[in-house]
Amino acid sequence: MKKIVHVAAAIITRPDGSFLLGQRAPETYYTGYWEFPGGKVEPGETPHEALVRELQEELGITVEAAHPWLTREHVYEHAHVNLHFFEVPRWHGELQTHVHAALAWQRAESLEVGPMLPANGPILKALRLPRAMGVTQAAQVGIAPQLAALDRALAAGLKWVQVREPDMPLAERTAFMREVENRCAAAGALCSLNAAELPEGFAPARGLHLPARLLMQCAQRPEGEWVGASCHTRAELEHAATLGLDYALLGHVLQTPTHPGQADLGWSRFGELIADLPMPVLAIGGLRPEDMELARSHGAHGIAMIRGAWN
Ligand SMILES: Nc1nc2c([nH]c(=O)n2[C@@H]2O[C@H](COP(=O)(O)OP(=O)(O)OP(=O)(O)O)[C@@H](O)[C@H]2O)c(=O)[nH]1
Repeated sequence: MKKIVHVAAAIITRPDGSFLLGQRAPETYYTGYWEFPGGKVEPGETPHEALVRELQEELGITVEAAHPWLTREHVYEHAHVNLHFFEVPRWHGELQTHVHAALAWQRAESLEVGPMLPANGPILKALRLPRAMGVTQAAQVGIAPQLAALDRALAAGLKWVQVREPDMPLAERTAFMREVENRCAAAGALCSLNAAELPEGFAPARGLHLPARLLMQCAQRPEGEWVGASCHTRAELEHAATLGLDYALLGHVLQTPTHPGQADLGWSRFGELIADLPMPVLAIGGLRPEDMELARSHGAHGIAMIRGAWN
């Protein structure tokens, strides 16, 4: 078996959502392929330290903030790599091309350069996943007020909705799910339907969301463009990773009236539980839009909100 080589790689982002890619120079493996800037972790370094050093060496920039995001393994013919991806939202300095043949700012949904290094396909898919999920609560607030709140949130830019309505009667649920799917599609937003609540024969258009109980019963990834799961423990997160799911939700991070009596994880435990997973994890539980940055600084891809999404 090949020795595992640890690599730190950076998703250097701009406020408009684009990120930086570099084209590999001649006389390296995979010449001409595109990658996220970064490189090998040297003995005695943490991946974070390696990232800061590599970005200074390769691009001449100084990192101001780097948050752990995903860790993925890939076996190449030349190496078995363990890639530690960080998000770098803040840095300063003039970008220079010290090792790459070219640099390009790109967007995951409309990549203009290629080919990417083979290990990076799932990374590009993960970068297409929106950062904020709104979870419906129509059984509590009423169907019409929920749909009105959905329209307002979609108009304000929400790009991901989970229909979660365990208390809604089946007869109303089918029509409600279709309605939310249609409104999301019209707004270019992803709609995920909760797998425990699907009426007989109802197939989600794009997104399927597994509650933890169903996740643990799955031996393979259910079909669907976007499949994710709710998790509360490391074992559940690892099972979601083994199935190759696209994302997980982990909570409850803060106290929330929707799940009274359950202990909250807090941010530092949240960060420990999601360390080194290969898929994005969103924080859930008592969160509001203003918690986004704090969540991401603890390694979250983003946040899922029930009440917080609709006000
Ligand atoms: N920097 C970076 N490396 C990546 C990415 N994806 C990916 O599979 N890798 C792999 O991780 C390793 C990065 O190591 P590196 O950049 O320090 O080394 P290298 O292969 O250029 O050559 P070297 O041995 O001369 O340093 C390579 O095997 C590369 O193929 C990525 O997005 N960014």
